[in-house]
Amino acid sequence: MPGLALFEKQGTVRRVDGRRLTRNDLADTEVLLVRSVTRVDRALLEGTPVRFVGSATIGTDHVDRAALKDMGVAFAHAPGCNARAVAEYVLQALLLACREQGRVLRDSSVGIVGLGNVGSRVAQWLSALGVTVLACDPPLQRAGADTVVPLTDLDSVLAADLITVHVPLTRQGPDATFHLLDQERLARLGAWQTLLSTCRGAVIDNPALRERLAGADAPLVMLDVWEGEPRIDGGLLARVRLGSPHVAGYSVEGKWLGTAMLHQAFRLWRGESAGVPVMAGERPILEHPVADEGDLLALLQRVYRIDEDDRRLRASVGEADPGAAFDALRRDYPPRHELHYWRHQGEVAPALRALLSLLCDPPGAGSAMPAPVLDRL
Ligand SMILES: NC(=O)c1ccc[n+]([C@@H]2O[C@H](COP(=O)([O-])OP(=O)(O)OC[C@H]3O[C@@H](n4cnc5c(N)ncnc54)[C@H](O)[C@@H]3O)[C@@H](O)[C@H]2O)c1
Ligand SMILES: O=C(O)[C@H](O)[C@H](O)COP(=O)(O)O
Repeated sequence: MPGLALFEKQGTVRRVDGRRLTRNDLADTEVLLVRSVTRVDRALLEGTPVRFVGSATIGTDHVDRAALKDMGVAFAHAPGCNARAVAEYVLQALLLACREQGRVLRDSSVGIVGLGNVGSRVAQWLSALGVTVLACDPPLQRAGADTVVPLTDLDSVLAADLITVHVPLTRQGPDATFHLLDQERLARLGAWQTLLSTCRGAVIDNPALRERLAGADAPLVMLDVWEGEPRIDGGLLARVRLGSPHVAGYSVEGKWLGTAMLHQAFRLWRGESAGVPVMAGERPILEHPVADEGDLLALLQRVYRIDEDDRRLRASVGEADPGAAFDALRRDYPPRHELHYWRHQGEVAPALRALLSLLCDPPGAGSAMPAPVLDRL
């Protein structure tokens, strides 16, 4: 977990395998920091001295927040920490899909399911490019929230040329997203469409998707997240156009910010005032003129290539233990920077300038740093 040095000033930090963590490992632990692979619930914490749990992630479906509250354990996570990394992944994937389907992104429609931190950033970037964006988000719609693009219904969004999904995984209530894209909705997608998911595997019914991809007029599918991670369905991987091992948000900056936001929440929980420290450093120059969408894709691929993650994931399914290999790809992930890490230089076509400045200007320039969420008791 990059950024852990921040916590080393507060006490002794012990690292354990997040998939194998048990109650016994927590016998003398007051603060537990996790990532998405660790299930945190009553069974894990009961009888332990843990009083603060932090997850350096956007998603919280691995944490039973109600149980923690009931037990008097504070919980914090890091909304938005890696949203930029995911949005860069999505933009690259959409441009790759357009190239493959012989279309121009600017002249296409993109449907966004879930307009939170990631979805709204994707919507803002695509709008700056002149793309027609259709988005749905019933909780925001009911709340009458101000959104970057107008909201519509799920069926309209699923009729777009390209669809990208950014909802949390939830299993209860009117907005439950478990198998939101089920057999019936997948059946309505056509060969001219692209479906991309970077949120949580179980938002798409994976067995139904595998069947759909074997049928006629199958859409082009790109998946970063899978049901049953780390033991994913190799048959489904074989049928998707691009597959990666749940790394869309794995930027150096996103991981660091996640831990820094937890540190801020931890200090607030202790009654200390705290801000999120800014990751400082020289910004190396990245010379890359951008005349058209082909150049934009090439720019995104200069800093990160999804197809290399895809190649590594496909190679891993042949290993003796593909689940362990999936986890190893994530654990040993090569450092990948977000675009704003560099100082972009080079001529940019007028139609692409608004997008390039959103992509390449450092965060914080004119916008607030994200703040952690702390469940107060
Ligand atoms: N692949 C990765 O590396 C990676 C990285 C970051 C986040 N994620 C996942 O992506 C999800 C979205 O991230 P985010 O930062 O945008 O989260 P967010 O909480 O900021 O936004 C989620 C949005 O989805 C909306 N929503 C909830 N139920 C919905 C429904 N049924 N239909 C449509 N919209 C609905 C919410 O109202 C909210 O606006 C996270 O919950 C996390 O699981 C994955
Ligand atoms: O929700 C999130 O923030 C992401 O899914 C996160 O990047 C997942 O990475 P992990 O916590 O499994 O390392």
